[in-house]
Amino acid sequence: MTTSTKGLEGVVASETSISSIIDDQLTYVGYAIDDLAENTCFEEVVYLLWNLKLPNQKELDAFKKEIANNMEVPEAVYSHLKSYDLTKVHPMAALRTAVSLLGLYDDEADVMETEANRRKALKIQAKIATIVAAFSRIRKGLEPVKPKADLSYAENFLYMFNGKEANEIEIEAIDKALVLHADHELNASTFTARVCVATLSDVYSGITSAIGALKGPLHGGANENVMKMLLEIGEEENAIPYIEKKLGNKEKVMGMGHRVYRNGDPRAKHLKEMSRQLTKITGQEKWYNMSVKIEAYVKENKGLPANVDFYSASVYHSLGIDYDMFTPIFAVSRTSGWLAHILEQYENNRLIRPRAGYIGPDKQQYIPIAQRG
Ligand SMILES: CC(=O)SCCNC(=O)CCNC(=O)[C@H](O)C(C)(C)COP(=O)(O)OP(=O)(O)OC[C@H]1O[C@@H](n2cnc3c(N)ncnc32)[C@H](O)[C@@H]1OP(=O)(O)O
Ligand SMILES: O=C([O-])CC(=O)C(=O)O
Repeated sequence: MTTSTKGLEGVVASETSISSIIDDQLTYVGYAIDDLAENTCFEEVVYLLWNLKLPNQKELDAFKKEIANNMEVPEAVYSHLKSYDLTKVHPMAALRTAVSLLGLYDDEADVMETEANRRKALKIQAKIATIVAAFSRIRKGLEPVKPKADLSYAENFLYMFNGKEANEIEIEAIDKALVLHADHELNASTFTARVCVATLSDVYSGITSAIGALKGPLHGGANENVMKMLLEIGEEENAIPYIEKKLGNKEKVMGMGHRVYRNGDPRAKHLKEMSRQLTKITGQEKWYNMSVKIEAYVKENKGLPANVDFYSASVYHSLGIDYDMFTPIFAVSRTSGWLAHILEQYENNRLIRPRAGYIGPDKQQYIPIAQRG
């Protein structure tokens, strides 16, 4: 057997038509992320990822309506979230369980026909925003807010999250963040989803496993840790000494570095600009200024660029969102990519089952338990 590549670096493990990273440029179905970030809304991108073509206005309107009409979740999801102490669990753990629970209330959960899988995709995408918003409210002792059928996805999410309709700046920021996080080739959580459903397991299982993979701090969980770090640094003048010490201790700076991008993550500049604008509006420019200093220092001293998680932290913080909700928001967006990859995997499936190079002891003599010391 050939030797393994640690972390499968550089290994092409699947083919996809959904998104690509070539020469540090990200595209969704061949459209540059910069164009999509500047011009599209989230539903347009979801349509693109699931249909491999952009919708016309009529198709987009119908799709938006269909999503909004499917956002309500079964009462059992609210009762479940109210049944345990949400202040003691990570929101990603609660989300993982709630999405799994959702599958128990879907009669089609195990129907594997293409149309049934597409209907499930729509239901999951629609409902995941409702679950995240409900979690955030219930743990604060607030009643969850039901979605409104006439709002866009970003509007509805903020409305259910805050209990009031959001302003234009907030909607634009969340919509753009959702577009930027929607898909990213064969990242760890998408790979997890594909491995899961390649056994011909169901869509809910695929999304539940993907949420588990996104939760980790080396992946989606980094955004929460970036904000924790900024809060710990506290003031701009502490930033560089703090980072020097961290690097000196061989600790990682969250939100920096990437397995694929070498010269920079093309999504980061959009979030950076949003962070600049939003922190100005809130009068909390220090989060942006601090982030800029850290980015420059880590780039110069370690050659590592900022990734998508770095500036999203100060963007979400400026919108008044608790830092442990950052990764669930990432999940709300990335669900669209996971679902696209799940549908693609089903279309041309083969079990994903690589090999492991065995490095354990060999030719061991079995000793009956009574004779073991
Ligand atoms: C949405 C996303 O998932 S984007 C990524 C989010 N994750 C983070 O921001 C966490 C911080 N970054 C990292 O841990 C890494 O850069 C990853 C996980 C993103 C990519 O990791 P890999 O390609 O596996 O690189 P790996 O972890 O092997 O690091 C290679 C070297 O760079 C160093 N390095 C990588 N990232 C960082 C970092 N953020 N801070 C400090 N050093 C780092 C490692 O310590 C290692 O150094 P060494 O060779 O001296 O031991
Ligand atoms: O692609 C990766 O490894 C991680 C990432 O940036 C993402 O999932 O958005």
